Amino acid sequence: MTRGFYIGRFQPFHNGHRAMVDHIVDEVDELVLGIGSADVSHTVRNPFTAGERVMMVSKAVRDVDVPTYVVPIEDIDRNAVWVSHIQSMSPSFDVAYSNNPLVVQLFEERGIEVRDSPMFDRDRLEGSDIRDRMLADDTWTDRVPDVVAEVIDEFSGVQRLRTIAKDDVSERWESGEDD
Ligand SMILES: Nc1ncnc2c1ncn2[C@@H]1O[C@H](COP(=O)(O)OP(=O)(O)OP(=O)(O)O)[C@@H](O)[C@H]1O
Ligand SMILES: NC(=O)c1ccc[n+]([C@@H]2O[C@H](COP(=O)(O)O)[C@@H](O)[C@H]2O)c1
Repeated sequence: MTRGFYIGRFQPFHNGHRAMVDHIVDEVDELVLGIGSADVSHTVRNPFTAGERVMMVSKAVRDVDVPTYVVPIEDIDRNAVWVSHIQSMSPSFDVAYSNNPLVVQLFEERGIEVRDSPMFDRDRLEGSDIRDRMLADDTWTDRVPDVVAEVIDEFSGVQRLRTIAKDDVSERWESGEDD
């Protein structure tokens, strides 16, 4: 029995992430999906909460035919213990999947096998580009699973992103200008 682990911020979960899930489930018996930066929301780079992303991801993989668990993982200040932090929050796993160089390095230093995956249609399928399209009122819903667009609509996620970006609310808060 092999259980895989795949972490991302999923802001939002898009068709490239789904393609990576499809690639992974050919190789594993069970899959854990980590919602990274679970403690971060309401910024232009990370507009959606952990709970909102749990809904997006859970619905987007519900037809996958291996058992799949969605686990929020908060960031911590010390990279050296980040993998232990994940292990304390997640079902145990045998292999991690990532295309993120820091993530690969941290897992490998802890002796965990890491497999990468091809980038799928990366010109179109990139979170930052999809968020830019939401801001510009450009077409974006064809780049995410239908259920993800529905979830984002349910909590008025695009409206939130525009408000945050327009007023730069998160940046002013982070820089202390609102204190
Ligand atoms: N189109 C894609 N095909 C395959 N893997 C992808 C694709 N886009 C992102 N990934 C991988 O999925 C993981 C999580 O990515 P992440 O949530 O940061 O998405 P992203 O599209 O890179 O978003 P952002 O632009 O917001 O950083 C990373 O390992 C990343 O390399
Ligand atoms: N020290 C830490 O908290 C630490 C280290 C490396 C990656 N991460 C997180 O892992 C996730 C990696 O996903 P991305 O590939 O989407 O960047 C992000 O949420 C990132 O913040 C956290």
